[in-house]
Amino acid sequence: MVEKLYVTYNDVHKLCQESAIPILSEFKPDLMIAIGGGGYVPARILRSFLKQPGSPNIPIQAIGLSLYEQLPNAADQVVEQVGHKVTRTQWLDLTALGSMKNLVGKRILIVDEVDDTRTTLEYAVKELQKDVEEVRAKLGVDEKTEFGIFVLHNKDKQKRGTLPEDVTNGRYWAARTVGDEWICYPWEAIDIDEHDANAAAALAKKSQA
Ligand SMILES: O=P(O)(O)OC[C@H]1O[C@H](OP(=O)(O)OP(=O)(O)O)[C@H](O)[C@@H]1O
Ligand SMILES: Nc1nc2[nH]cnc2c(=O)[nH]1
Repeated sequence: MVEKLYVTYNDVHKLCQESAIPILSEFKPDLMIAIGGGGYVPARILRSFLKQPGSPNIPIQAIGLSLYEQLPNAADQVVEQVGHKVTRTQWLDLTALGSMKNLVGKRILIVDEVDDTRTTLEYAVKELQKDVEEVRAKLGVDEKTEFGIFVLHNKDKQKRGTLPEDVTNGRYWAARTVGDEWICYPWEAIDIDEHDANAAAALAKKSQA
């Protein structure tokens, strides 16, 4: 059976808080692009910790990508299974002038909650790089855009997707590296009290071990 790791809202908050320190000192993003749905909450929390006195909040743009499908299993329970194709459910509006300019010559932090097989992040980086090239050609500007990645959890496993080396070597922040377990995030919980109780029970078990 796949082990489950229960993560509470407070855990998410604290993971963002501690990750903001290296992200600020090593990258200082101009813009975040949150991959929905799981990247939205971490991006919003992180924004508070990236805010510098006297500077405006870092803007958050959203893209919607979906790889995991909810499928009924033999026992008729709904389980999440990895799909084979990344589906775009939402993308940047490149016709908006402000959003176009935001992409060129900027440091862009892509935010998601989990790097599992890396398929989603590979897709996001490749497609965003294409967009940047398109916008750069259109605007006739030559400034370089740098992408960084922040995830709450990176699973230490064989990845299906790959990321550019300049991202993995220096612009990739995972608050926690975990095994190949299924992570249960609080925003997916139907019963948040039960979810928190599961998280507390796992913590108690760990401290007794
Ligand atoms: O590394 P990967 O194997 O690509 O998996 C990671 C992706 O899976 C989840 O998305 P999901 O498709 O479940 O959509 P959701 O965020 O809307 O739940 C998660 O939010 C990541 O985007
Ligand atoms: N909730 C959740 N979504 C995922 N998508 C890919 N891996 C995971 C995981 O471990 N937990």
